[in-house]
Amino acid sequence: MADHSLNLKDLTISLGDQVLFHLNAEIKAGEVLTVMGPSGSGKSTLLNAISGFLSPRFTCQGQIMLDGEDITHKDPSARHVGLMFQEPLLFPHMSVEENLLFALPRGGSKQERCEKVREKLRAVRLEELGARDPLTLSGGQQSRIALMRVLLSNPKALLLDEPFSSLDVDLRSRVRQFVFTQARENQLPVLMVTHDQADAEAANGPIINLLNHK
Ligand SMILES: Nc1ncnc2c1ncn2[C@@H]1O[C@H](COP(=O)(O)OP(=O)(O)OP(=O)(O)O)[C@@H](O)[C@H]1O
Repeated sequence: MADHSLNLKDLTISLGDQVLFHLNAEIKAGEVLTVMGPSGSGKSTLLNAISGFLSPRFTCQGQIMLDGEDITHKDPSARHVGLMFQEPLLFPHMSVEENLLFALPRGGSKQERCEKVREKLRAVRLEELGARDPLTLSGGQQSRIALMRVLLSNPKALLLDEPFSSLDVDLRSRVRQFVFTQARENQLPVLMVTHDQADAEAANGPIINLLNHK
């Protein structure tokens, strides 16, 4: 499995003549960089810049390097960056397995594709959830399936946007460990945006406050 890395080199995002932030960061495979900062400091903007969804109102200078390749100006679909949000965003009219099949890159027979999905679910002992309707899953199960969906798209980096904030404290720490473990096992660099100090501490990596990166 490839050892992925995400590198932000002099990444400067501005709105008009106001610099929102200026960042240098290197995230190695399995590491989690936590990004904090008050409302309006640019956390979502940073995630948009990395995933390719930055509004043209912003200017973006510097480089976003993924596995040594400059992706700063690539189309979102060519970046191979996986995003996980606060809400699991599973399609309610599809089974869990169909949700996961939907995320799998094209290619292979239906049978091969189903087998890939089932193998992924077995690897994390969630195979019994495959036939379920997403709305019948618990919050923690939905979050785990949402992560599996991201991983099945074969990302080279994982971006987490407040991914645990809809979960209660107990569940939150278990799902968090699940996500970090999966990131390590898949050799993915992780950038996590959070307001929660416990999330940041559990990540066990560097913490950036965007307010200090003006
Ligand atoms: N499409 C846009 N057009 C113009 N300004 C925008 C746009 N999106 C965000 N902004 C502005 O850019 C700044 C950073 O916004 P951003 O959403 O990245 O902050 P944030 O740190 O994620 O905030 P929150 O914690 O509230 O989600 C804010 O001043 C916001 O008003």
